[in-house]
Order: sequence, then structure tokens, then C-alpha cells
Amino acid sequence: MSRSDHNEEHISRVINAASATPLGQQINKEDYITDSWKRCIEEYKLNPGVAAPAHILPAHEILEHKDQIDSFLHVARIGMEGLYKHVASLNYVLLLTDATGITVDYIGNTCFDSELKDSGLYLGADWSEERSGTNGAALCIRTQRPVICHRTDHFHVRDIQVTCSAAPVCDPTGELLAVLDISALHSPAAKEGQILASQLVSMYARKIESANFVRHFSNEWIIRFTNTSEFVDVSTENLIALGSDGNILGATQAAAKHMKSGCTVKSLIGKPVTDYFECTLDELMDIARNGENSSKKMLITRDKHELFFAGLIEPKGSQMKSVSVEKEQHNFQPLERLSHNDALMDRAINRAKRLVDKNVNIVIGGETGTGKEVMARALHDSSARAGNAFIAVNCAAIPEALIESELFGYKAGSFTGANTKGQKGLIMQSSGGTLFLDEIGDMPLQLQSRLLRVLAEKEVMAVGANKPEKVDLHVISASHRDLRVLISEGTFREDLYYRLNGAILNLPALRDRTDKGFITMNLVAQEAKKLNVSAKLSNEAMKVILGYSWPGNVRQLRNAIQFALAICEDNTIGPDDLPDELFEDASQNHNVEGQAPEQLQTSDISQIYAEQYPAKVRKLVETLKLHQWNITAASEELGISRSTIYRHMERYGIVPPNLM
Ligand SMILES: Nc1ncnc2c1ncn2[C@@H]1O[C@H](COP(=O)(O)OP(=O)(O)OP(=O)(O)O)[C@@H](O)[C@H]1O
Repeated sequence: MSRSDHNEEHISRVINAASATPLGQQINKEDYITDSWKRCIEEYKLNPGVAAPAHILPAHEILEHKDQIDSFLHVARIGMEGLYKHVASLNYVLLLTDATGITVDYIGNTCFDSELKDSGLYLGADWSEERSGTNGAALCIRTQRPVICHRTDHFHVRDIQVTCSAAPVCDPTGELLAVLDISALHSPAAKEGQILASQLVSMYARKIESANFVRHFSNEWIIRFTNTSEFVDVSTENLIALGSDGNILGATQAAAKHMKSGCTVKSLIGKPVTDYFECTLDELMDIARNGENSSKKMLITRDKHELFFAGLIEPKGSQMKSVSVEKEQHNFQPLERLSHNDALMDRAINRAKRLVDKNVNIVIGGETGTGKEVMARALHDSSARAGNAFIAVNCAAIPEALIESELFGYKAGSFTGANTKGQKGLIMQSSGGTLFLDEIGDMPLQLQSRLLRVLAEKEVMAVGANKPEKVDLHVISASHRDLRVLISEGTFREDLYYRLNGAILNLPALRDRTDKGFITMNLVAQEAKKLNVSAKLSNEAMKVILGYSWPGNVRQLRNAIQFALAICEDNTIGPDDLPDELFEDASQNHNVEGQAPEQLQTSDISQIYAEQYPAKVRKLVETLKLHQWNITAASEELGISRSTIYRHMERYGIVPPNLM
């Protein structure tokens, strides 16, 4: 059957099925799909024949959705990365939608980016039923239970090759918070093939729910219970948070089901926990704290007389207090200075502020030149480590043979050419401060293993040493390449990635920032200060800067300002002083000499400007020669004033032959 026949058949099947049964009258278990088709046609007036690409929200709208559940997203991300490890090789992508169906996080194979984007398997895709018809996330939002929406279960013909398995994630009061979904663009025909995927996604949804629960109630007592004694210390499925009066503050869905059949989390909240277990509050706390050494040993539910082993997660109250005192003492200015009301950058900064002094290793992502090192330094300067060293290491710039001794140090006489006294490595030099590992993706595999050991054991073994030394390490790493792609290519260790990646900060590209004017003015001031002059930028020049797409980001902008200041007259930058490439056709702006923005390197930018600089000087000399060093004639030809020509001659050391 041809593709269009297949589509036609799908359209008529959807329309016939939707018109055959009245809404809400389910005949068999799959009828929640027919019900959805019916709503799509009758309520949302959707057309199943639509094959247009999926609707992706603009960046600022995605941010609004993300910000609503920001702290949850961090927890969810860790779970998603765990799940992705299991399914990446099967070409699944992971989506996390919020409770309205907007995709707020996403992990997928970047090789299929545009295909995935068109299919809506992408960040910002709107999977609400109203917009995208029947699909896994929408069905999960409606039914609040795990679902498989396989190929022709979907409403739109656009989606009938796709398979989705989705599971709900609830907040600690039982409200739907998000939907975790794994989808594949193409899948075997049989729906049964997705059962394993569905179980996996449900398992991770529960893991994320529990991790979020523990985060949410970190200041409260949390009881966990399980029917296997071996798992009592690790199982986090059945959790109940208690206030100091013994009343229930929240519970996981799984816990609620065990406590009373058919009861919801909401119905438990505010009730004494002893309504559900056959014991007093003191006995319950004793069982949770002392396990088999307690007087009663196990919890017994009042409803079904089920027996459970219990454990306790204690509140972090006292620590929280000291954290909030510390917070007031923080000076966040170094971070705040990096943005002027740009939504994307403000978001990164707000997240960064929350990470200061939390002792988590951080990975900073972003295209080359977006300011990853600047951000790392600002994090350091805002932290309690500010008084100690900030050591920046560019893993791509140190020759491979030297990285080991540079990073780990060496003892006297450990290799030919080594300093006779030995040398303290950069890791040790950063002890108490911050180690910034730039281009971490370029670190050789063998050294990745050593770094992993340092991070795990907090000890450094110098080359040629026989005993390790303790190090107080805080690592911020950066890469303009996607480390997950490097992991899939086998050039980056996954376990190291998880050690380094306690949190991710992504920096926006300059072309996407709304505060380009602010950054430009800062750079003009900084560069002018270096030259000890006071400089100005004309409105026309600013217009050109704002209109350009900056493939090399802030670094390219800084180089352009340096270039302009070197050739401008009266220290006032006009449009003519800006590098030529800023005037190229806007459509070509994303490329300089055919390179994609991510690949544009510092050396390329400096070289382009260096070439332009001699070209301008050369042109001035040639014009002067052509007019036998007649300044008036040269000034007319070049269209610049005589005084400017004199100034440029002086600045560039150009001397007429009769004066030599
Ligand atoms: N907010 C900012 N204000 C002023 N200058 C900035 C800002 N962000 C970045 N820069 C400047 O841009 C240049 C590049 O910054 P940085 O080296 O931090 O980028 P990067 O993302 O680490 O680059 P790479 O990926 O190549 O290592 C530097 O000259 C830096 O001073």
C-alpha cells in the first residue's frame, strides 16, 4: 500500500471510529484512544489529515513553562539521563512535558535533529491534545496513568509512524506535575514491542517522583517502607512526609495505594499517619529509626493488614538554617553583571546563584565564545572559595603528553626534562578554590579515568609519587560540544560525565540575546580602558552591531571592538571602523568562510581581523603613493578628512619618503 493510501485509510478509520461511539462510552480498554479521537474532531475541530510539522514554542515561551517547575526539572534531568542510557542505542528520544503538554526537557540524538523537530520530538513541542491530537503525553495527562500510543493510535497522519510510551509524574500532593515520555520516529508494527519501553518509562517516572519528593520535603521527616527487608535502606517508592505533629504532609502514589486501597494522595494529606498503621506515632518512629532492633519491628496497615519494613530520612533543618544565613552574605554581583535583562542569560544566572557553595560540580554548555569561562569565574567570585585560586585549564590547548603532569603534578626526577624539584599540579593548585576544565571533551581517555578517581576519592597522586594527597576540589567544566554525543562515540567516559555534571548551565548564543547593546557598551569601556582613552560608539555603528548574527559570540564582538578602536578616528567608532564581515548579507551571517557557528574558533576570528587590519593600512599607503603623498587628494579619494589621514599615519607609523 502506498503512503498516501495508508494515510487515507488512517483518516477514515479515525473518522469512522470517532463517529461510531458516543463520547465516554468505552467498549474495550483501547477506547480511551477512540474517545480522544472523538474529542479531537468534535471539541477541538482538528483534522486527522494534517501532515504539517509539529508546533514548537518560541524560546521565551518555553522558558515561561520551564520556570514554573524549575527546581523539579533539575531532579527530572538526572532521571532522564539515567533512562536515556538504556534507550539511546534503540533510537528513542526522551521528552518531559509539563502538565499542559509543553515539552520542557528533551534528550535525543542530535544526528536526527531536523526530523525529530518536525515530528515534535523536540524541546518546546506542544503535545496538548487540543493542539496535537491524540498522542502519548496527551493521553497520559488525561488518564493520569501510563499509556502506549503506538503509530496509528495517533490522531494526525503526521504521527502514524511514531511510537510513544508515557508515564505521569506527580507532585508530593498527588497533582500531575509532568509526563515522562519515550518516543521513536520509527518502530516495529506490533504494539506489544513497546511494553518493555513502557515499563522502563514508568519505573523512571516513579524514580523521578520519589527524588522530587525527597527534595521537596528535605526539611521534614520522611518515612519509607517496603515489604523486603534487604531494600529498606534503598527503596524510595513508598514515601510519606510527616509534620512534627505526626500528620501527613505528602505521600507518593505508590505509598498511598498501600496505605488504604483505592485512596488518593490528596485524601491522606492532613490526616494522622496513625490512622493508617496499627501503632502509635512513637512506635512508628521507633520502627523507622531502629528497624529490626525496634520493639515492634514492622509496620502493619490498618486497611489490609499488610506488613512493611520501614526506614527514616531525617530533616535537614539545621543545615538549611546555616545555608540561608550564608545566602544573605553572598555577593552575587559578579554573576549579575553578566546580563542586562536577557531572559535566557538571567535564567542561567538565577540557576548559577542557587548553585553557589552547594558543592556540586557544574558543566557549562554553550557555543564557543559565549562566556563559559567568564561564567565559571563569576561563580567562583560569588562563592566562599573566592579568596582561593581559580585555575583555568584548557584541555584542548595542552599537548597530550603534558596534560598528565600539568594536571596531576610530578615528583622530582619522575621523567626526563622534568623540573628537578618536582611540580605541584593544577588540580592541587586549585585546592580550596575552583578548577575550571575548559574543553573537557578533549581530555584523553586515560586521563579521564585518573580524573574520575580524583573526583571520587578527593585525592591526587602526582606522577612518580607513591602516596596520594588530599585535595579540596570544586570542578566547573565546559565544552562547546555535546558531551553525550562524545559518550555515544566512545570518546568520553559516561561515569566521569555524571561525576562532573551535578548541574548544567547553558549559556545562550550572542545572536539570541536581547542585551547585545549592554554587552557592546561594556566591551567598548573595557577595551578603551586598556588603551587609556575614553571611547564612543556611534548610533550607526551600534545598529550594525545589533543587526549582525555573531557566529563567534562575545569573543568575536570583543575582537571587532578591539579592531574598530585600533582604526577609528577620535576614539569614536563609526560603522566604517567595524570589520567588513559585519556588512555581509544577513543571510550569510551564520557562516564565516563556510563554517558553522559552533566550529568558529578564536584563532579564525583573530586571523580574519588581523588580515583586515593590514588591508586597511595597505590601502591607505597605496592611495598616498598613487597621489604622490598628496594628503588632500588621498583624503578625497578615501572619503576621510585630512586630519584623520595624518592621525592614521602617525598611529601606524606611515612616513612619506621625503621625510625619511
Ligand atoms: N558577559 C560578558 N561581558 C563581557 N565580556 C564577555 C562576556 N562574556 C564573554 N565575554 C568575553 O568573551 C570572550 C570569550 O569568553 P570566554 O572565553 O569565557 O568564552 P568561552 O565560552 O569559554 O569560549 P570557548 O568555548 O572558546 O572556551 C572573552 O574575551 C570574554 O571576556
